[in-house]
Amino acid sequence: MHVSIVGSGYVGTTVAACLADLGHDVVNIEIDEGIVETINAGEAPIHESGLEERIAEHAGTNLRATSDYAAVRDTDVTFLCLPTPQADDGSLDLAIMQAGSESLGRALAEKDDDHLVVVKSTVLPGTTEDVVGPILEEESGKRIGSGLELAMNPEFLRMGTAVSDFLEPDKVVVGATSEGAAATLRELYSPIIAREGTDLVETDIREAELIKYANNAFLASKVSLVNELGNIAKEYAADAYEVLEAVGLDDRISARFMRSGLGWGGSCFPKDVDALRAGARDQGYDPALLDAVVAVNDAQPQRLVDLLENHVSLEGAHIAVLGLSFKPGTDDIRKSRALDVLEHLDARGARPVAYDPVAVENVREKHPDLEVEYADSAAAALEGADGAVVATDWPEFDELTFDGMAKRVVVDGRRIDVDEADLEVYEGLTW
Ligand SMILES: NC(=O)C1=CN([C@@H]2O[C@H](COP(=O)(O)OP(=O)(O)OC[C@H]3O[C@@H](n4cnc5c(N)ncnc54)[C@H](O)[C@@H]3O)[C@@H](O)[C@H]2O)C=CC1
Ligand SMILES: O=C(O)[C@H]1O[C@H](OP(=O)(O)OP(=O)(O)OC[C@H]2O[C@@H](n3ccc(=O)[nH]c3=O)[C@H](O)[C@@H]2O)[C@H](O)[C@@H](O)[C@@H]1O
Repeated sequence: MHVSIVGSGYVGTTVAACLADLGHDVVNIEIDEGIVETINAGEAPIHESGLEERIAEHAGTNLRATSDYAAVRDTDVTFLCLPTPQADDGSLDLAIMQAGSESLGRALAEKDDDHLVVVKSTVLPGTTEDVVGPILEEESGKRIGSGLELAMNPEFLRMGTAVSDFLEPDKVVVGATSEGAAATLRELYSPIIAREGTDLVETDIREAELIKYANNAFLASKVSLVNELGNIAKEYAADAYEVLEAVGLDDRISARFMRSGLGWGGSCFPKDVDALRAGARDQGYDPALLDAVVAVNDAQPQRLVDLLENHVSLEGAHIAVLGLSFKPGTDDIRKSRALDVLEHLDARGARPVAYDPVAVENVREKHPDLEVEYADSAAAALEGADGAVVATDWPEFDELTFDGMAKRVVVDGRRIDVDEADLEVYEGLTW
C-alpha cells in the first residue's frame, strides 16, 4: 500500500520505518528540513532501538521524506502523527493538528482518487470528526463518505521500545465510520494483526480516541496508586515492593506498572491526563480521582527531598543527583521528576551535582536557569557528596559503589540495586 505520514517525530518516524519494513511504500511529510534530510540520508532523527537499521535499509527504496504535502497525492492513506501539546491551562492545544489538516486538505484538493486520512495523534473524543474532518472537507472540496474517508488509530508505543511496541502490540485499535476505511487499515496492519498476542479492536471514532486517554489515565493512575500505597507502606516501615509483588500475582491486577517511587513523567502521561481532566470539566464532569492521581504524583519529588533532609542538612550541601531523564533508555527530560527534585534541592539551598548517561545536554539546553553542576560520571557526582538521590533507574546505577562520598547517605526514588552494607544510610522512598 502507498502510505504518507504527516509529522516525523517519535511516532511518525517509527510508524514510517516499521510500515516500510512490512513492505509498504512510505513517504514522511515533515516541516523540519533537517529531519527530512536525515531520513533521506538513511539515518534516524531520533534514538530508538531498531530504528536506525530499518531506516538505513528502506530509505531510497520504499521510504523517503519530504516537506512537500503534494506527496500525499501519490498515496492511498495518510496518517496524521502531529504533536498535540497542552495549552497553558492544561487543555489540549489543537493548533498544530489544525495547521497540518489544512495543508493536507489543500494537497488532497488536487487528487482524483479516493483517500483515507487516519488520525494517529492522541486527541480527545470529537476531534477527528468535528475538527479534522471539517477542515479536510473545507480545504479539499471533497466530502467525507464520498472520495474522502476518515479514521482514528491511536498509538500505544513507549519511548525506548517504540519499534518492538509498534510491531508487536497487545492491540491495534481502529476507529472508523465506514467499512471501507476499516478494511484498508485491516489490510495495512495485516501482518501485525495476524500475530498471536495482538488483538484487533474495531470501534467508532470517538471510542478509539477515548481508548487512548483511558489507557494512559489507567496506567498513570496505577503508578499513583502504587505510590500512595508505597507512601503508606513506608509509614508502617513495610516494603512496598514486597507488598506489591504479592498483589501483582492477582491476574485481575497484573505485576506490570507496579514500581513505586518518584512517579511518572515524560511527554505523554502528564499532558494526556491533564487534557482528559480539562476535557471532562468542559463536559461538566469533575474528575476527582484523576485530580488526585496528579496530586499524588506531584508530591513524590518533595517527599524524596524531605527524606534526604532527615539525614543531611541541605543548606550548602553537595548532593549527587543520579539520573535526569524521565525514565531509563531515553534522553527525554520532558516533565521528568528529576527536574522537580533539582528545584526542591535548590529551594533548600543545596548544591546539586547531577549525572545522567545521556540527558545532561538536554537539561543544560532546555533549563539553563537551573542551579546545578553536571558530572561526567556517577562516581564523579558522588565524589565528596554529603548525600545522594536516585531519580532515574538507569541499569548502570545497580553497579555503583559509594566510597567517594563524604557522607554515605543515599535516598532512592527508583529502587536501584545497592549493597546497603556500603552505606551509612540507605532509604527508599516507599520501602
Ligand atoms: N512519543 C510517544 O511515545 C507517543 C506519542 N503519541 C502521540 O502521538 C502524537 C505525536 O507525538 P510525537 O511523535 O511524540 O511528537 P514529536 O513532537 O516527536 O513529532 C511531531 C513532528 O511533527 C512535525 N510537525 C509539526 N507541524 C507539522 C506540520 N504542519 N506538518 C508536518 N510536520 C509537522 C514536527 O516537526 C515533529 O517532527 C502526539 O499526539 C502524542 O501524544 C502517542 C503514543 C506514543
Ligand atoms: O502515550 C504515550 O505517549 C505513551 O505513554 C507511555 O509511554 P512512555 O511515556 O514512553 O513511558 P512509560 O514506560 O509508560 O513510563 C512513563 C512514566 O511512568 C513511570 N513508571 C512506569 C512504570 C512503573 O511501574 N513506575 C513508574 O514510575 C516511568 O518512570 C515514567 O516516568 C505509555 O506506556 C505508552 O503506552 C503510551 O503510548
